[in-house]
Amino acid sequence: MDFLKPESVYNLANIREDLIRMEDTIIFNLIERSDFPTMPSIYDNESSEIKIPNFDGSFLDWIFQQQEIIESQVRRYQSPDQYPFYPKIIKESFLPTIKYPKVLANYFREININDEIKKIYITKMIPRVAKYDGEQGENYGSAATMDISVLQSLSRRIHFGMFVAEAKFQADRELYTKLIKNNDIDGIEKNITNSAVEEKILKRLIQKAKAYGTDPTADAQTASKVHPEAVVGIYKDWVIPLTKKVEVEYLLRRLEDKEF
Ligand SMILES: O=C(O)C(=O)C[C@]1(C(=O)O)C=C[C@@H](O)C=C1
Repeated sequence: MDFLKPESVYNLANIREDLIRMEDTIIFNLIERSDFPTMPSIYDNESSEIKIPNFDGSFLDWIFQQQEIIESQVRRYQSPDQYPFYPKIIKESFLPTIKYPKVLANYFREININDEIKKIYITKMIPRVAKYDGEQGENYGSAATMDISVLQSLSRRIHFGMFVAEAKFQADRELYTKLIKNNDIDGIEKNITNSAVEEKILKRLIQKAKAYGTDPTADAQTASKVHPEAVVGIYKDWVIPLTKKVEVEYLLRRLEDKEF
């Protein structure tokens, strides 16, 4: 998909291809994070282990904010598939603004569920993938850096729901206009759901997590670096439902943009 070519954005097959590629990134990032224990201190705003001068937040917040400040200045958050976790602290870029053609409805920047993604990641996903429950003080920075990669890859995938939603809206304006006018959330959810696609994703993830997590040349069968069931569970319980949540949020407001 090319954001400079809007017609490529409204093609569901193109979008799904990108979603499949993102599976690889997410699995590899989870594999890297699974090399560390849970490390609760990283996420604790009042950690007795990690004291950050003049900062109100966790160690992860601190490092992630520094990264977003840098990345915002090289235009990361100008791209329609990138959403900041700390929108209040990001900066303008010194590079010229990229003039993306309009690819989503005019309120799309107001849809950002990164707080929810971060909370679920810390409280639910990390316990599923971490090596064990505990601390490893010498690796605070390494684990938090990996957290950022996982969170950014999850966020991109989940907010891609807006492109999926726009493609579906354009494919059947009449149906969605009716559902939106009736504020029929269940109806919208039913129509955006494709169970066959979801099943295919979950089956593929098991295979990929097994393949990416093991050494293909090892003589004896070795355990996967990440539990394939954990990856599938993360998708089934959160990644797909949150993508759908973004789709529904986007569609519910879709009639606000009358020109599009
Ligand atoms: O591919 C789609 O049609 C989507 O809406 C995306 C997605 C997903 O998150 O992967 C979500 C809902 C559908 O049931 C199938 C897949």
